[in-house]
Amino acid sequence: MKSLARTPALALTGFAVVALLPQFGLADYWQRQIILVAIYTLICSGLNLSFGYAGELALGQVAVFASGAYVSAILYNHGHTDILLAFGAAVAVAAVAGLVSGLPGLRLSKWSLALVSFFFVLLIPGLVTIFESETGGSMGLSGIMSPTLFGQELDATGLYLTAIAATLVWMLVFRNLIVSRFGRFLRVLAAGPTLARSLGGSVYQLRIQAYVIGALPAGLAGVLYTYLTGFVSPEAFTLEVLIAVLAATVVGGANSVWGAPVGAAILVLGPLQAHSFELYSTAIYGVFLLVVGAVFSGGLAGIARRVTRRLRATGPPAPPGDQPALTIPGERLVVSGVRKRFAGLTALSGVDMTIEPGTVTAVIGPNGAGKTTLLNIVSGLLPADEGHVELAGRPLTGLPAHQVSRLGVGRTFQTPIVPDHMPVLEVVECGRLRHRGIGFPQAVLRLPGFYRIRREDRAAALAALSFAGLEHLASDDASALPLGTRRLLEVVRSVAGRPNVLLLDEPAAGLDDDGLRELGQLIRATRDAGGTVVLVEHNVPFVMDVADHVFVMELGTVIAGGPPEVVRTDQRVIDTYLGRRGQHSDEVSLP
Ligand SMILES: Nc1ncnc2c1ncn2[C@@H]1O[C@H](COP(=O)(O)OP(=O)(O)OP(=O)(O)O)[C@@H](O)[C@H]1O
Repeated sequence: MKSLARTPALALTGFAVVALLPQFGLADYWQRQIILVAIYTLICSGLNLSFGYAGELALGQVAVFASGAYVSAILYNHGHTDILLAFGAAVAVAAVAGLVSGLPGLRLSKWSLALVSFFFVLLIPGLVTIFESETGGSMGLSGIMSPTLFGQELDATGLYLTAIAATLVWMLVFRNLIVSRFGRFLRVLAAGPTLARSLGGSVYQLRIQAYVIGALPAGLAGVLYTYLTGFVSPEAFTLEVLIAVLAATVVGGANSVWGAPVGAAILVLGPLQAHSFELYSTAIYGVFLLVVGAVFSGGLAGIARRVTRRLRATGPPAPPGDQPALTIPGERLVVSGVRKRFAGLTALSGVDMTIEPGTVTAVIGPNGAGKTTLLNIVSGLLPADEGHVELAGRPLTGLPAHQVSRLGVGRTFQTPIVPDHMPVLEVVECGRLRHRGIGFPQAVLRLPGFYRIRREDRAAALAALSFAGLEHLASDDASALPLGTRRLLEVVRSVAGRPNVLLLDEPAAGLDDDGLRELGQLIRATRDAGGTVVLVEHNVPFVMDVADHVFVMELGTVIAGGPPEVVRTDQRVIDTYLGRRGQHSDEVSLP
């Protein structure tokens, strides 16, 4: 928490020092270079948000940069010289350009966003020619002199200060967003859209938000560029610029807020200084990208993060103190008449189950019995062809996964999904994402609600970690933990969100005896805290040990259900598991 509070103070101090440099005789040339750093910082930071954090390869930044530059030049030529007006118009146009280039790409697939947005960069010369009367065509628009601010003409130093201020404001907005629930959702999205959905995020909405918000600073950069150079032409917005910006983003650290100014400074003060470099720029940036990608994928910011982590060597955060025992509001889950076909194959043919609150209910059956399909239908990841699912009397049928999650369904996955390089405590806090909206104004302006939600998330995550006896891992990198611990962590993440029902998809797979014992304890503790647990599992001895009720499935139907001691002696179940009727699996012999 302290380090988070320190970050804006450090940033403000850094920017204040840069802003004061002209007072100490900073030459005009260097003022222009620093404005260029600010311009590339803005463009790179937008890429950091959409590409580095959300994992969406949005290549349209240069097109948005161009739109900001042309908007301000056209406004200037129509007599509107106020730079704030130009910023406002550029941000509006950037949002529209982001939407127009992002919507079709995001609707299709991840790669189509990259292609569609890349296509927009190729379109620039064509668009400029079509609107030649306003844009000046290939000749460009020249003679754009000093802008004004509140009626006062800005000289070179005025433009310098404006560029520093605009970049600082955006960087603080960016940083506030990244440490908010929205930022956490972006990192969850990068780990996998399925995880984002199951934590209550609408993937499509998140992708659009990331892409559009990431486009905004490129619009601001366009305005600064126009007033810095006094000239706008299509030659300034080429693929080489796109590759340079990508290289700077990756070198600085795409997955970092402060990597953007570092990458931008390296670009401007390094390669762009050497005029002979231009000829080979694309090849050199390409090599740069490959080397950085292969050697230090987190960029310079990643290296700095690792070093500071090692230097600080923080212990786990303070325990939550004397807290009331954790309670989980388990509810009744009813599945009735659920059918599902995949092409010619019937995965579920009329499944009925009632799962009582405060119990552990296991669903077992041979491979292909339909267990995971059932979990996917309950959690909204798959639609049912027929039938109903209700939680506490509320229908879940037909709702998308993120809404099902918000209504109280938590789940884990056969292969645990945790975002890269995220501390365990933050991973667990992600379980709380389903509870409230993102609250942009609260996050950006740091209103009291933001801090309240932060405190609540942290307290709930610490309580869930100590509930599972994992509080000592709070500061560890979650993605580096062993498989068994990541499985436990997924359960803890769900528990932190206090779900009304918790679906566990083969949590015991690959666990050794210690792991199984810890998992069993955690599942029982979740039930004892009031939780409703549904456990899909192949490890029958484990199931018989922890479950209160067992359903046995075979070929898409429930063939038996009851307490473990009853199911164990059911002749049909014995036949299934001994292989006389169904497929035999080595893992599933009855004890
Ligand atoms: N997306 C899909 N497309 C086509 N067929 C599918 C799909 N998902 C599942 N199936 C098929 O539906 C049947 C039920 O699969 P499901 O994964 O639900 O079984 P399971 O009991 O969970 O098996 P396992 O224990 O091996 O995970 C299988 O025959 C499977 O091949």
